[in-house]
Amino acid sequence: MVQLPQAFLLRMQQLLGESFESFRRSYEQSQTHGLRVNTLKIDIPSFLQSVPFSLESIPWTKEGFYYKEEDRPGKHPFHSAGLYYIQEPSAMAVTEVLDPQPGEKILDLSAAPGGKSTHIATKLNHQGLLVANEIHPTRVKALVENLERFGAKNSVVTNESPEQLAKVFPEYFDRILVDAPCSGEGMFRKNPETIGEWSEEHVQFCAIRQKGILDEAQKMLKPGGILVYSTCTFAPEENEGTVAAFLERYHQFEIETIPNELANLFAQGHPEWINEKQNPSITSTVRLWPHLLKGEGHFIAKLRKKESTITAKMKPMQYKANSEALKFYQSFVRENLIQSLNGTFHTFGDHLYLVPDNLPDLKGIKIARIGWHLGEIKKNRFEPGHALAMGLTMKEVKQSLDLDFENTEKYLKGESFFVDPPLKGWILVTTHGFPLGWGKIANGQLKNHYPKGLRWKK
Ligand SMILES: C[S@@+](CC[C@H](N)C(=O)[O-])C[C@H]1O[C@@H](n2cnc3c(N)ncnc32)[C@H](O)[C@@H]1O
Repeated sequence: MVQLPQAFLLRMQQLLGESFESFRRSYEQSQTHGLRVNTLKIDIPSFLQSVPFSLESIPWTKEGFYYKEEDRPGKHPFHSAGLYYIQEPSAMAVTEVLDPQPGEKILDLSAAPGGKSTHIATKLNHQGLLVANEIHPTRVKALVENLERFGAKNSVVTNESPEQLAKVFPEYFDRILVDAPCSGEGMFRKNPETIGEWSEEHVQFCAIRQKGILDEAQKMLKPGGILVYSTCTFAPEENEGTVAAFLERYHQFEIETIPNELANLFAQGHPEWINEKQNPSITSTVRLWPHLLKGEGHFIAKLRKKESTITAKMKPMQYKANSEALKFYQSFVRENLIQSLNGTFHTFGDHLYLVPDNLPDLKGIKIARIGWHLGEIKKNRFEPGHALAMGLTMKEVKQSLDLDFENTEKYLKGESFFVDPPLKGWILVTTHGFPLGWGKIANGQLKNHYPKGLRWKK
């Protein structure tokens, strides 16, 4: 059993009273494991038929399943093919509450490594826009990789502070998720190393930081839009407290009731824990407790913006695509794809992208990815990017090669190998029909183009 800080246990005892013992005992159990199916690539019945794992449905997410630790789905080629995301089960509830609709513009403001962003991308089903932002430059890399692995073509990944982002997206989004940095009390079973970072001062520090993030987030939401605030901690200061203080600062917002079929699966928020008598609507926020359901724990609040809070003036983006780059790309398309890809093309240096429409001018914003990265012009040729492979299907390319188990492992480890059929040139490499990446065949040998940073250890 994990050793919990005494001060944390005391706080929880005061809050939970009679149910404290059952909460404390939940730490004697091992953590729960979940995966979420990428319905952009496979439907759920086909997924269940294809995988060798023993899965059990997660009640609040139809794409979500508990798996057994010994299944090790992170080590399966289907993970590399982007068929699922490994995600703590209670975290899956957040996107369900956000409820993104195809065609909407969604912001995930603190998004790395991309658990909620990949979930949002599946709900958008390639229609609309996801802006996934992460403030930390190293963490943003995993966010890009996960969205690319998922084949999420309509997403823009930025590496900014909420303040900077708010300057270019005034009242722009239909829905915003603030999955806030928090004291992580709900992560103690999953990542016991975080226990040492816990202190009452850290809880207070997190609450102040959350206030600043929400102040910026609200500027980017359209009137009528939805703001979801979530944490993976139990501390009332960071949950009901942060939400109540936000509602006091912004009367243009109100708490939105979460539909019963979802809310009934969870516990209610506690206005009395923050002495909040004026705002009984805080009971419409939800808490996921490790002693009441199979998950590590979360807090979720859904808010609606009733009226505008700022004067919105947005400068539209000027799209530009270098004609030389397009020429090389089109010649690649003629040789390798069944038909050309539709959309708005944009070049950044030697890189070509298909980008979502109606973006604002992103001048001054650090962009890690803008839309679907198609590839790069190298020595007067178009070299297809890994993201292109991950967003295509076998039916869209002229040549593909489905690898057996042995060659799949070799490919994912970055090895080159000889192939039987007399193929030549760019090949979409697949496992069970699902793209893993590119290879280029010359003289019967497949040159491996699986990105170095993603390769399995030999
Ligand atoms: C709970 S994690 C996000 C998890 C992510 N939503 C997911 O589902 O995979 C919170 C994130 O907030 C980021 N963060 C830290 N300080 C921040 C700030 N001042 N503004 C915005 N994000 C911040 C952290 O780097 C971290 O990646």
